[in-house]
Amino acid sequence: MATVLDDIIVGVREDLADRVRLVPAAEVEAAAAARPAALDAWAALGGGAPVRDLRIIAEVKRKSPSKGALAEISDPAALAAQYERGGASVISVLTERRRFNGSLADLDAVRDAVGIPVLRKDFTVDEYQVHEARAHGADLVLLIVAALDDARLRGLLELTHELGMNALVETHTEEEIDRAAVLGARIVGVNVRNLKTLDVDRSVFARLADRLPAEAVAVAESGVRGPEDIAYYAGLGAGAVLVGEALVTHGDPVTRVEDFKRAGAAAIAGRLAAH
Ligand SMILES: O=P(O)(O)OC[C@@H](O)[C@@H](O)c1c[nH]c2ccccc12
Repeated sequence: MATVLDDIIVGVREDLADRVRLVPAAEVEAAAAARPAALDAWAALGGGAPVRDLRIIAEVKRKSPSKGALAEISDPAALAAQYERGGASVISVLTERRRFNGSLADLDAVRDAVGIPVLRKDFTVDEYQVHEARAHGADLVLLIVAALDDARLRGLLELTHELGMNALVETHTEEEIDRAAVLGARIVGVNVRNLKTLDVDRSVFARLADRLPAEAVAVAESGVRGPEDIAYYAGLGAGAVLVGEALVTHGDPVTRVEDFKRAGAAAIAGRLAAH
C-alpha cells in the first residue's frame, strides 16, 4: 500500500523534473560552486563536545499534511531573524511546495536575513537537490532514511560532505538509526512523527535515544507543544530539538525560543546532576 511518504515523493519528483528543465544540472552545480563556503552546522549544534546546552532548530513552516495551514507567514526573513534573536542555532526552511507550501524563495529570503546555518528541509531524493540547496545558500540538507535505499543515502551524504555541507539524517526506527550510523552520519534526528502515517508519538524518542551514535549530534524532531516537551527530549539526551508548529503559531517567536532554550538547559543540568 502506498504510504503518505510515497505520495509526497511522487509529487516531489514531478516538481523536481520541472525545475531541472528550467535550470539544467550544470547550471545549478556552477551556482553551488560559486557560493561562499557553507557554515558549520555541526559545530553550531554542539557537535564533538558533551551536551551542556540545548540547541534549537527553528523551522519556517507554513503548512503540513497532518495539520493543513499553520500560519500566514508573510515575511519568512523577519520570522527567521526573530528565531535567531531568541537564540536558535539553526533555521530550518521547508521548501517542499505541494504539502508544505514552501519554496526556494523562502530559503533565499531566510539565507539573506540570518548569520546562522540554514537547513533546506525537503524530501531529498536526487543529487540535483543537494547542489540546488547549496546554490540557494543552505548549509545543511535533510536526508530521510525511510525515503532512500542505502546506495542513494550513501551517495547523497557523500555529495553533501563534498560540498562542505552537513546533513540532518532523519530516522524513525532502530533499523534506520543503524543504517545512518554505518554511513557515519554526524547529525542524526529521530522524527517522532511517522511519515508513513503522520502519527506523532513522543515516546519514540525515549525508546530510540540510547541507540543514537554517541559521536553524532542527537536531534529530536517534531511534536513540541511547549517547554515541557523540550524538557522531555533534553532530559532523554537530545542535543538539539527541531520545532515548527509551536513556533510559527506563537505570537512572540523571540520569547518562545528563549523559553525553549531555558527549559532545555534546565533539563540538561538536571540530567548531568543525576549522572
Ligand atoms: O511542527 P513540528 O511538529 O514541530 O515538526 C517540525 C519538524 O520536525 C517537521 O516539520 C518535520 C520533521 N521531519 C520532516 C520531514 C519532512 C517535512 C517536515 C518534517
